[in-house]
Amino acid sequence: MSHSSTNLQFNVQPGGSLHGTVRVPGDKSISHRSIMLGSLAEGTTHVSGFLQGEDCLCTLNAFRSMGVAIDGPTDDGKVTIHGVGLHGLQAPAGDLEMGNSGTSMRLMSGLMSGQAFDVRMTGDASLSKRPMKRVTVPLASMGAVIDATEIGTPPLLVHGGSKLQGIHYDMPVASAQVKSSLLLAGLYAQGETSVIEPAPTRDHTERMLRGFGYAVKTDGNHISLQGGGKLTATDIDVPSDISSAAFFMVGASIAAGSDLTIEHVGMNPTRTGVIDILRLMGANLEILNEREVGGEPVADVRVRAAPLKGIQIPEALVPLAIDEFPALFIAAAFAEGQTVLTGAEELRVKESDRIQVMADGLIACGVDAQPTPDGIIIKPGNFTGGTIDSHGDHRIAMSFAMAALRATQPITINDCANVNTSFPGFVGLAAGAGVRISAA
Ligand SMILES: O=C(O)C1=C[C@@H](OP(=O)(O)O)[C@@H](O)[C@H](O)C1
Ligand SMILES: C=C(OP(=O)(O)O)C(=O)O
Repeated sequence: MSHSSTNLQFNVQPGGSLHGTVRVPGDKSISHRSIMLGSLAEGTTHVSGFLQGEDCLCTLNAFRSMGVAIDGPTDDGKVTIHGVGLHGLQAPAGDLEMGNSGTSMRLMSGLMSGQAFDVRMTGDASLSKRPMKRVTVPLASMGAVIDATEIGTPPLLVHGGSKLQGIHYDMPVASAQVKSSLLLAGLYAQGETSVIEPAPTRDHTERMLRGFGYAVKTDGNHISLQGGGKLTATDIDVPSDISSAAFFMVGASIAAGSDLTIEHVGMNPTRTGVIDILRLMGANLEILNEREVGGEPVADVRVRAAPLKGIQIPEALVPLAIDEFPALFIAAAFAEGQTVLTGAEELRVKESDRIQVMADGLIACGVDAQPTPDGIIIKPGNFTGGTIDSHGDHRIAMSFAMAALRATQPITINDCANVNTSFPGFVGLAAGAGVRISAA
């Protein structure tokens, strides 16, 4: 379910700084995959730290509607999944509603291609505009039969009963969702399914498949598995989402006097581009108490305010920070000197066109932001404040909420209900740490 039509408004007064210790909700990518793999495993999977955001609840409800018994989530994020095995799903009574979630739609396209029954997957207004050919085209070459609109957007009708054949696919886009969709279809395919990534992307699917006892080979940028195996239930401790932590990293970096510790943050090296980019800009981030939790590296991140400088963002870091650019653009708006981003055209096909929507918001606040086809040029200036249209994009809304820490005027952000897709409790947590935010 998505509330994108509800015009929840954030009102953020200027000034303040961030202090204390916060723990942001569980990782969205890992939470989705815990439900998918737990449902298809043999045995009972216990998940803790599950993200109770609307996106992951769409995935959870989809598997429930296909006959998987799932207990929870409890208030503290515990979910128990009674797996039905790779061939134990049942046809759902109605459509699978994927809400705002690209991850659900794209990963499930692969999984559903291997089932014996037909499934129709729908999305909200934003998801209904997002490109699906990036998965439907390679899945079709594996033998899947998927109907989409003429331009390749949802709803998707995935036909059951296809005999899938493993393929070797040279991915044109660096996308973890495409990689994952093909690997998940590969569980049902004959022979080997292998992908080559043009650049490293988040590797949670590979790590978690291995955690469920499924052999996945990684050889540089080449990832492969053999169809016909089985998944064995396991326990999953979901770390906090570094993509949610990023708002606080930026907020504490830009707001003078801040000293904030963000606990239990997932530090998977395919996700830490935001830390590398902020450090290149001069941020003061200290990584403490590094440990491993359920196969994923985790740490506490202490952030103290520091003067930031504008940089040319290295393109190799783009896929490793793909969801953090709205927050990073705010950091750039308060840096000294211009920041230039290139090689990031993928940002134009997220929940909103994140290049254009961020540029519009920055300009509304008095900053010189120039969108380019594959990035942006941000020349920091006098960040006043103003009214922002988040276009129903959670990450735009949270980024501008943090910007108010350094603005000179209030910031009003419209269309914020979708913050609940990835970060339920954001307003309370941000207010507790020092952002002067209220929601109406
Ligand atoms: O695999 C995943 O869990 C995700 C992959 C990324 O998308 P792309 O694969 O489109 O880059 C990211 O933007 C999204 O929030 C989550
Ligand atoms: C792009 C995102 O998610 P999804 O693709 O799952 O909608 C995101 O959370 O920033």
